[in-house]
Amino acid sequence: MSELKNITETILSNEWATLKRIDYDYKFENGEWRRLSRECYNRGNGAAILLYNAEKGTVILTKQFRMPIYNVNSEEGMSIEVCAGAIDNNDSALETIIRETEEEVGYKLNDAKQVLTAYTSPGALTEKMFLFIAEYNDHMKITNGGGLESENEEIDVLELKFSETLKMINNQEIVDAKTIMLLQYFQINNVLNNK
Ligand SMILES: Nc1nc2c(ncn2[C@@H]2O[C@H](COP(=O)(O)OP(=O)(O)O[C@H]3O[C@H](CO)[C@@H](O)[C@H](O)[C@@H]3O)[C@@H](O)[C@H]2O)c(=O)[nH]1
Ligand SMILES: [Mg+2]
Repeated sequence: MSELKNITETILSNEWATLKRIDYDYKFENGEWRRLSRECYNRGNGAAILLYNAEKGTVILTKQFRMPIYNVNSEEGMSIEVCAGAIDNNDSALETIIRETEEEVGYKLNDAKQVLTAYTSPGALTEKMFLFIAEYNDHMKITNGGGLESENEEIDVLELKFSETLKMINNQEIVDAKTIMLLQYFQINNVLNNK
């Protein structure tokens, strides 16, 4: 671990989430100390899930408008992603993903398996993401999903062939990192073929 001292934190924005500037003295390997500054955006941690049906060879994804993407590339504003949500203070990652699965895609889960953990953008975000997988079937579908109207969510639910989603990564229709990670986890571990 590098040596650090004189760490100060300045809150630059504290609305929906917190953006801080952190100034600190950092000791380089050659022994030189330099004062550095980094901005860190904290909106908590997140959980995401890839739902799959081994018999049908399908997975459930979502499609929704994402302002941060639209802001830099208006043609990519609609984002195809695994079901995901922010983890509230007192909830576990598993509780979060079971709740989000019902809210966003309408399936009732009892359990899910955590397979990966990833910092999503360590240079800028504090966010750690817990990535899950679970099987779904038509009997578990209890609502249409779509997200919470009270949170102004408008989420399309997509049921796609797994093989189709791999093509969508290659042609850049799917460009969300957590979604690519989970789909490639399935590919590497042969999750759908081994069932
Ligand atoms: N007013 C306001 N509302 C916001 C803001 N940011 C998010 N929200 C609201 O909070 C909801 C959050 O929905 P979740 O389903 O909990 O989170 P998410 O947006 O899907 O994010 C998930 O994926 C992200 C990465 O792609 C993760 O960053 C995040 O942790 C989570 O896993 C959004 O639908 C929106 O209504 C904001 O800046 N202002
Ligand atoms: Mg969400």
